[in-house]
Amino acid sequence: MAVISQEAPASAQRTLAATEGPPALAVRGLNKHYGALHVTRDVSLTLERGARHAIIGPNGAGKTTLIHQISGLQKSGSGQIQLLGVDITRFSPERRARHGLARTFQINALFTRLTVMENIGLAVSARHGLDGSLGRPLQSRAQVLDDAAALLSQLGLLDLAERRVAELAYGQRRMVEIALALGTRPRVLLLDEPAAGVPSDEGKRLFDLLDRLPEDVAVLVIEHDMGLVFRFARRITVMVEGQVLVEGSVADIRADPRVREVYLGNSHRD
Ligand SMILES: Nc1ncnc2c1ncn2[C@@H]1O[C@H](COP(=O)(O)OP(=O)(O)OP(=O)(O)O)[C@@H](O)[C@H]1O
Repeated sequence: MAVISQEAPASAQRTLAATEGPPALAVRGLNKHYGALHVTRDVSLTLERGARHAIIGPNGAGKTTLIHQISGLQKSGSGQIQLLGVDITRFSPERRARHGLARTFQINALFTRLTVMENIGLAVSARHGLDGSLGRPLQSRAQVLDDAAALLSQLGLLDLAERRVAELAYGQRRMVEIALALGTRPRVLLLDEPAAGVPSDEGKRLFDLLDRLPEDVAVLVIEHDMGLVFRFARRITVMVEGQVLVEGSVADIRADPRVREVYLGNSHRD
């Protein structure tokens, strides 16, 4: 349940990423209907390069639908999506991914009988245009392993490299999913409740990991746990009933009476 706490954001001192050129992601006037249900209503959202952005809002506000629209899993009724200045509104999910958009996969996207290194190697292979066949040059295979090891090291997951995914704790799997998404070297990473079902200390580790991602990766995360949101985000968008209620800095959102109103009666506290 959502809690508005007063914990200081860990990202407060972080240097701003370069913001030259078009934003990492620009969403303009997105709409989605499911039958008579108008689920996202004229939603606009901008992620600067290197953004650490969270979407919050009550259940059913349309947050997941918005992520599906951005990643291309759901078609939009109207509106436009630009990725680094390229109009991707009509691109397939795969083409969006090739242009630098990644989202975390569901847990069953991991090959549980393979090791962490093998899983990440597959994602890196895809980026290199390799298909996993035995005919590929040894040099390319070495490059894939080097890149996969570098990624795991960067994320502090190298200790898990030789462990089979099936042996990992749930929170560790969620971190491997993030590593998998990063294997394609995205410029925008979308995450839908990455810490859901993860014990609280592992959830904090996971968000610290997101916090440490390279500054050229913009991160958009849906999260219900306000403690995690406030640790991580520089900007927050609040969605209610399919619409953007307000967007602002952590301080803005904490102070906004409309946001307090939304959470009042849940587990709001001063
Ligand atoms: N495929 C679908 N068909 C019909 N209605 C849907 C579909 N997917 C979502 N909805 C409805 O759209 C609304 C928004 O759902 P969505 O999952 O986007 O909200 P959310 O903000 O992510 O909620 P939560 O925080 O509970 O995950 C809800 O009323 C939901 O029941």
